Amino acid sequence: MRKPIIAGNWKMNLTIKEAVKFVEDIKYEVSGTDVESVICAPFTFLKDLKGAVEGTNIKIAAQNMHFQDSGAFTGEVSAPMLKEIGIDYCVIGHSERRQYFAETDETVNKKLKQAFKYDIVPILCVGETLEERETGKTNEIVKSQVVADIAGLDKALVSKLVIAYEPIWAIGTGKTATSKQANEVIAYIREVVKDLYDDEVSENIRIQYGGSVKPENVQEIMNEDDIDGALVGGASLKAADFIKLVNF
Ligand SMILES: O=C[C@H](O)COP(=O)(O)O
Repeated sequence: MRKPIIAGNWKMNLTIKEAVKFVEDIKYEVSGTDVESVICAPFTFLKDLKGAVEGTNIKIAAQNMHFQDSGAFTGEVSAPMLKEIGIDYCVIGHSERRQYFAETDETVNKKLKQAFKYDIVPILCVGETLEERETGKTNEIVKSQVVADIAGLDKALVSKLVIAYEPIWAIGTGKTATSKQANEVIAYIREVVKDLYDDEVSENIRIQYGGSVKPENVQEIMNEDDIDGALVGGASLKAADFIKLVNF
């Protein structure tokens, strides 16, 4: 049985003060469920947020990390630095990183390996553009991303991985893939994982949907068999909405 996982990806929003208040506002409201709550926050918030969630079951994630332990990489943050403050998860390969910061499947693959080396669970993002969907290439694109991104990872690690299927055309646009469309692609990703590994891994791996998820549509999305959670951007910025998302 896969534990549902709702992750709020704050992107480059809020302040430390607002972030800590957010945790204060949600902590009792999200703790009574069997849903895992994750907050993906900017680097400068992480230490304060780790303190704020102490004693709760809320997990804190970074939104990116470098694939080397240390070195001359100005402006970057490493996995051991994140581990030093007890970070549990890290978003890797978000489409905004791929689009604006030239991330490739090759760097994403290195980052996944690096995260697992430090016992940080990656939330791997994959998804197609509108043009790719309209030309019927969704499965092909998503498969090529998944295959390249998890190459060389052994089955024990892939079982722990979280994948977020985020069609790029549905991110921040208000256009949600229908729950059926999302489930079809997510079921297909599960098949890809099964072909690469085995039934057990494909049954264990958690796969989220992301793209304009909000309190009004989360339940319909979560009702789908293959969807194990949501990676939520805009609608995760208000505590009241996040509480509704986790208690879908
Ligand atoms: O990481 C989250 C996704 O990019 C979705 O963002 P959104 O919920 O604002 O569409």
